Amino acid sequence: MLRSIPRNRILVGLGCLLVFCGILYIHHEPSISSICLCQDNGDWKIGELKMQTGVKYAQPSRKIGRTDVNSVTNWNAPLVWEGTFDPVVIDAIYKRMDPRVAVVLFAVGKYTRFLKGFLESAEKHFLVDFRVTYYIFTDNKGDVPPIELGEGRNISVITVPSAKRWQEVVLGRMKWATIAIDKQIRNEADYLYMMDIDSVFHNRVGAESFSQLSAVLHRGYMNNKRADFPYERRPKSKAFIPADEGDYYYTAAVWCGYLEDMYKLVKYCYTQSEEDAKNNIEAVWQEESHLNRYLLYNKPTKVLSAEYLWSDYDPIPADVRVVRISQLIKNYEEVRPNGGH
Ligand SMILES: CC(=O)N[C@H]1[C@@H](OP(=O)(O)OP(=O)(O)OC[C@H]2O[C@@H](n3ccc(=O)[nH]c3=O)[C@H](O)[C@@H]2O)O[C@H](CO)[C@H](O)[C@@H]1O
Ligand SMILES: [Mn+2]
Repeated sequence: MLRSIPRNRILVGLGCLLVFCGILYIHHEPSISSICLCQDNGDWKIGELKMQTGVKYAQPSRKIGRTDVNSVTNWNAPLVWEGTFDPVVIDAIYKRMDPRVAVVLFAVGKYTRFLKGFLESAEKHFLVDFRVTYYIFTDNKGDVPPIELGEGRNISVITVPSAKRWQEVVLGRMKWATIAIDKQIRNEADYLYMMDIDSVFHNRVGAESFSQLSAVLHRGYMNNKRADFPYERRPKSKAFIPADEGDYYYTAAVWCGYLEDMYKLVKYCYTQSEEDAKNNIEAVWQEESHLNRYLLYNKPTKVLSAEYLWSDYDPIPADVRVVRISQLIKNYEEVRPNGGH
């Protein structure tokens, strides 16, 4: 058949087809870029709380809830405890939003030993079915263990220098995370967690932790008077808080929020600690002190109870019904480059 059509006709036909495809492509391009626009960096917000029809869950009550703990702050933000949310409802709402979650983890020096336990337990309990990338900052790539990850979950390894003092590592987290967000993470994530590596997940940590900026009550000080919080008390430090101020004492071992809000706070801790260094002072609990000052004057939009970071050192009180993450017992002398506390 083809042979009976003159060659020049075929060529003209092919030419027309190419031009037509070209026009289609050009015409199509704006709609491709408009799809990308909705995923623009820093744009992800919790937004509308939509849920599909047919989800079965217990009816929420106007009267029955936790009475043994406070579940709302005095700036009207949720204070999250077991029993203040229904995981079925939370998941039905938030899985539709499908944010790209980044977790910043440091494992420098001997702390690489904690990676396996942390990551394996996170795969069982942390934002199951969500898209999660663990960013592992380490001075020893070779010690990052192979871990079986769920679908949509990744590990990205970032090299950082070794340190002679543990204080250098904990503060350095703010510097290296600032740089990595600028260079890489901002293009890959909508939501960010900063976490200590020396812990293990025991129960669900899910989308109930999502908000613009969420912080966790430090288990060790949740019953203290504000004057006894271990805030930085020396006015010379940028992290200074006077004795008669304060809401809660938050841990720096778990905090999370929208990518850009977290970036602002991580960078704040970094630049404030640099200022301190210029003035020959280091805040009493390093980045945790700067974090606490920031959160006193820029209230978190959600407070997570100490369920979100307990410790194997401490007995569990009755009002902590679920331990979600627990810090491991560790030999500070042995694991840190310059020994103890
Ligand atoms: C529960 C809690 O409130 N934890 C905080 C507390 O101490 P912690 O005693 O929990 O501090 P830590 O020894 O776990 O150090 C914090 C984190 O830094 C990393 N790391 C540290 C040292 C090192 O040599 N290599 C390394 O990778 C690692 O991810 C570790 O989990 O105080 C620290 C600052 O003083 C941080 O504010 C921690 O978040
Ligand atoms: Mn720790």
